[in-house]
Amino acid sequence: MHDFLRQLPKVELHLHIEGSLEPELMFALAQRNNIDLPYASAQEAKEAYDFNDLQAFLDLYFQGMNVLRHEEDFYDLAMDYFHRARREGVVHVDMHFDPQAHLQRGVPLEVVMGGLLKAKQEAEESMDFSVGMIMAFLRDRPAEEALHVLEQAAPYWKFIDAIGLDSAERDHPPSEFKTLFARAKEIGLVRVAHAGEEGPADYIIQALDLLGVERIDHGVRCLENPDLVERLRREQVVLTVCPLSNVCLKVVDDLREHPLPTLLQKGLNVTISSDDPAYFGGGMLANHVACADAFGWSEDVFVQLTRNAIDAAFVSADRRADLLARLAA
Ligand code: HPA
Ligand SMILES: [Zn+2]
Repeated sequence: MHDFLRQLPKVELHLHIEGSLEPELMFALAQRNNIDLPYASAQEAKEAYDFNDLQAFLDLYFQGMNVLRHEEDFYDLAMDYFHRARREGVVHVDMHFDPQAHLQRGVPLEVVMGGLLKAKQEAEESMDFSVGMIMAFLRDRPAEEALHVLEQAAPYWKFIDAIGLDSAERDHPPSEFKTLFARAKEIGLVRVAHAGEEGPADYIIQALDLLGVERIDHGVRCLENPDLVERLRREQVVLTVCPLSNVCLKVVDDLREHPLPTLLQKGLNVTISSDDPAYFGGGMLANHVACADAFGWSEDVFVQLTRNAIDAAFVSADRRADLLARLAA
């Protein structure tokens, strides 16, 4: 099963590139940029990654990305993840990035976009790897700021596939971001949002009805509302579920109690992603292997989940056809 899962042409729809910053690279960038870290070693950093909830993780996530200062740092960050993902058999990623988290530290948008887009171009030219770009907005910061950043990003709109909504979910309902998402629609961008990770099922409904999202990131708490589950099934809304993330952030106590099998059994359009692989115990392969161990799924289940992801990925029609052909082979 392990070999099968490694060879499966996996497609990751939910990945925060800043959450792919491995402690080793964090140390290398800290040294290059003359920044003090609150850890003595990469090992000590890993040991500090022990979270009780989303906010505890976010505190370390925002602290970790402080080593990202220059264009080449963002390039190195993305290339490091692309190489690792490729070795695990990942062939495409839709990558979230958090411009506000960098702008607020004084790192210009041009630096972030320059580094990430250079890495994307290089990976697509030389690595049999494709990359979708999701500009994410921090829901625990003011909606006006998000709108301002979206306008500021006008020179990059043509390079962006979608906007997303992430960071602390509790008490930050999608309804606050109606204007932002309406503007993104006007620009011609697809919309996705984190909802129903720590927040209630109602936030999933808001994301669909008020923000017009095409995919729900996480969405596992939909099961608290049977009408919503029926709607997600009928409309085949894609859920980007992140099993190891949910365990690490205590959304569930144990992977064996994860609602993934129930979501599948209810006919929902489920996909599997790693979310923040450097913080949550591994990337796409680790998530797939953990699901195989916890749920005893057959190869057919993983093929279906991968087909769901290929169908929903931000790729060209040619690339999608190529990935589907490879899946069938
Ligand atoms: O899992 C997450 N949830 C919300 N915001 C995030 N930002 C990075 N990872 C996450
Ligand atoms: Zn996420």
